[in-house]
Amino acid sequence: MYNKLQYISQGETIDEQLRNIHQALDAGCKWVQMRFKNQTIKDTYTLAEAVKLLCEEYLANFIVNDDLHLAEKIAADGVHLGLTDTKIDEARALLGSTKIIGGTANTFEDIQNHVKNGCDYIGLGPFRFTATKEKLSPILGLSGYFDILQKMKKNKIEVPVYAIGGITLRDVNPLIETGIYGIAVSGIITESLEKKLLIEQLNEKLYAKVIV
Ligand SMILES: Cc1ncc(COP(=O)(O)OP(=O)(O)O)c(N)n1
Ligand SMILES: Cc1nc(C(=O)O)sc1CCOP(=O)(O)O
Ligand SMILES: [Mg+2]
Repeated sequence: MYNKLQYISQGETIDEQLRNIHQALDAGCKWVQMRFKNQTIKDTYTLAEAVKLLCEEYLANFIVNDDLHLAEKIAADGVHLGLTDTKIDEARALLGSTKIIGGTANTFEDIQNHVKNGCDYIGLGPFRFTATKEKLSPILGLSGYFDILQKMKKNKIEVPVYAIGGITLRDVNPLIETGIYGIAVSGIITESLEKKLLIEQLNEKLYAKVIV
């Protein structure tokens, strides 16, 4: 069972990224997606090497954003691919069946396509406006999630769906009610001055209905 809380890293420099990721791991995060946009290949690789070691130390999943070949080269746990990134089936052909491949979706059709191509989880968003990502797809809101998750249920499509985009603690319960599996967040964890308490609160809501 995948962890229901994904932290998507932030930071303009290697040091800032590592600080944010280390703090999130230390606070209890068990899934890190390294998202280091518009950087040199060298700096991205340097950061990835360090993040991999950190995630191994904290027994956390390490997913690389966008860069399939970096994910393979660094032997990350997987990759997250957007609608304009490498295709899911191409990534699966390169990484094989043991690696985690996530895909971004904004519509039910996006999800159908990703599942057909062998995606392991879906990042469905944006929930609301967020400045963390520059080119947002149309905002979904709660009704958007409800409609899409209903279509998935009707069509018996079962793949973990993570909500993403401007999510705060108070959004978790209403989002869970739509049928999503988990959430992917960036800003609220990066900016929090009480990361451990926040992650505990997020996980309490995310796992409230999980029967052990
Ligand atoms: C879990 C998750 N969902 C969606 C995204 C967005 O990915 P993408 O559309 O490729 O946009 P960028 O993150 O590359 O700006 C994600 N990264 N993770
Ligand atoms: C990386 C990303 N992708 C999105 C999408 O809608 O595909 S929204 C987003 C930003 C998530 O960060 P925050 O929790 O700070 O809003
Ligand atoms: Mg991308």
